[in-house]
Amino acid sequence: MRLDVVTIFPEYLEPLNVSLVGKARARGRLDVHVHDLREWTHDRHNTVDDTPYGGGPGMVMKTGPWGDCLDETLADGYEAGAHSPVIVVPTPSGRPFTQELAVELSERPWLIFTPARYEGIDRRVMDEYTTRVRVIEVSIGDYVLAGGEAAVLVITEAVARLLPGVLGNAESHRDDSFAPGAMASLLEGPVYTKPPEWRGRGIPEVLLSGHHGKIARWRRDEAFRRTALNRPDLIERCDASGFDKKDREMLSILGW
Ligand SMILES: N#Cc1c(-c2ccc3ccn(Cc4ccccn4)c3c2)n[nH]c1N
Repeated sequence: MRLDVVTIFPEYLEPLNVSLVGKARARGRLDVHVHDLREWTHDRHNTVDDTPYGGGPGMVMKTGPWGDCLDETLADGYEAGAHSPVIVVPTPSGRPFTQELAVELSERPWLIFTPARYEGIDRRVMDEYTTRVRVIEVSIGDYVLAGGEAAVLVITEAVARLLPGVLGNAESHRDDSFAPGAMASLLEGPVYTKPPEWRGRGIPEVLLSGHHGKIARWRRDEAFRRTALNRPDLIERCDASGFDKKDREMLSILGW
């Protein structure tokens, strides 16, 4: 997968050099190109913004630098053999970023992220590129950030961990919370490791039993318990046809 990121804060994307994403790059699973938008300005102040038509607070990012940068980014990617790009626009008014969308994006060969600042990018930019490539506007949550770079880090990590050969245990993302399936939207239950006792606190006996069936049941029950507590809306979304008798007993105990 090729990733391009266009930003006025290239240093914000330094975390793409470390940990899981950094390893994916080192293994050749990800080819990341970060572009400083100001390199496509022509005035001595490297201006990327201007006042909004119609008035109002804040500034709007100008068409010129974005158009010149995206044209060049697309040309470079095609020249390098990439194809079928998707422009991903982080914005508070975008569609929610979900695990389902992460899976969809992980199957694409080329993503171009356009994290903006100020009040966003002049609408004509994405109107222009929508005629040429797929453009999706995505929000990482119901809160307001100062720009889109943090969203790029979040989306990139969620996508990169789904790429073949990136996670150590190929199966581990299949058990993710929110991964497709009957337990699609249950949250993870509690986890424990050595030492067996810490400040007078032990480990649930079942986890020391070596009985894999009982351990799996306990983990499922704890997932139901945590989901009912923190995200009851997700219980409603589960495919109940995949629940067994003990699931229904647990849900009844939890008040479902
Ligand atoms: N993804 C995502 C986001 C953002 C986000 C993303 C990009 C930009 C570019 C500018 N701003 C500031 C801003 C504030 C208010 C109205 C418009 N724009 C961004 C905010 N906020 N919250 C999310 N979940």
